[in-house]
Amino acid sequence: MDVETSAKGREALASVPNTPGAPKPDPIVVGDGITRTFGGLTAVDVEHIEIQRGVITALIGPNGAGKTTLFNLLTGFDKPDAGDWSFNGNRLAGLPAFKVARLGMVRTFQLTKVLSKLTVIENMRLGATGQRGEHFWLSMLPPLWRAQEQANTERADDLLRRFKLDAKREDFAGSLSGGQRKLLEMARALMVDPELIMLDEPMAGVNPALKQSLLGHVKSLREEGRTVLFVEHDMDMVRDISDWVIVMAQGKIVAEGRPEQIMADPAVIDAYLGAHHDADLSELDEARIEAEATAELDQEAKND
Ligand SMILES: Nc1ncnc2c1ncn2[C@@H]1O[C@H](COP(=O)(O)OP(=O)(O)OP(=O)(O)O)[C@@H](O)[C@H]1O
Repeated sequence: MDVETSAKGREALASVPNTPGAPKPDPIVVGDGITRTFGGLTAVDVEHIEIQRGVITALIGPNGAGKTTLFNLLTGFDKPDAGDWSFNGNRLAGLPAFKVARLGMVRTFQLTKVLSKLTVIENMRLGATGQRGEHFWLSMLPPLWRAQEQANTERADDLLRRFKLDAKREDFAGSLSGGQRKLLEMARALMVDPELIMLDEPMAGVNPALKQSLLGHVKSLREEGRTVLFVEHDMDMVRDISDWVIVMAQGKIVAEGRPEQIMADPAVIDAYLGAHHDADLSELDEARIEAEATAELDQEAKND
């Protein structure tokens, strides 16, 4: 993993067509026919998806588009109705999340899953074994880890310094701010030295002061040659750091491309706003708006 890998990855995307499910020159993830329904609702219906290695890909789309469900499926936190996908050529369908993590593909959560009653350093040590349920972690607390503990602690301390959380080392994770929890979750995910890190809404609940530092951390993951896939509603972040953008709506991939192209695509703007907002106002609309404005002004005048 090095800087060269990521520069090459971005260069390679220059020749990728802007079509949903477009093949990539060096995909780290390839998925086919992935569907997930909840009762009568089809949450995910992805015909084909490829994620290019060594770059930052943003997954965007309106609320309920199926982004988190797709994350859950790819990382073994949920099971699809149908579908097949691979990571580095290894088929993953059916593998539990902790095995997926050990293969080098980890994710963070929209609502962070740091364990609030454990300290920051304890949370980090737990990250070393991949991702399992909270009860599993608690059941294997001290005895089983001792052998690996020192190496893990050193790695954890390095990461805490990098994420500027070293001063919080002994604090309960529950006392951290929303942004610090996001940083802790990212740092914890790096304990297994993943090749692909998937971030679910890394900016949600993060105050403006921490946003810049979080952006810097995500960019540095790419500089190390890691692949980043993130779900985000914050369009400034998408524009600022992504090399490629995939758009989902109603479970499907509806567009893909470089950020500047995607942001200017009327189909994407429609998917978000659900309306042709750029259409000219009809005379009727104008008359209606004018009438409403006049009525409001009248009302204000009466209240004065
Ligand atoms: N466990 C579940 N049971 C029933 N319906 C679900 C479940 N999980 C997700 N859904 C539904 O599936 C659809 C896709 O949801 P999902 O959370 O994947 O969307 P999203 O694109 O991540 O949205 P957001 O941007 O709001 O996080 C939604 O209609 C949601 O209500």
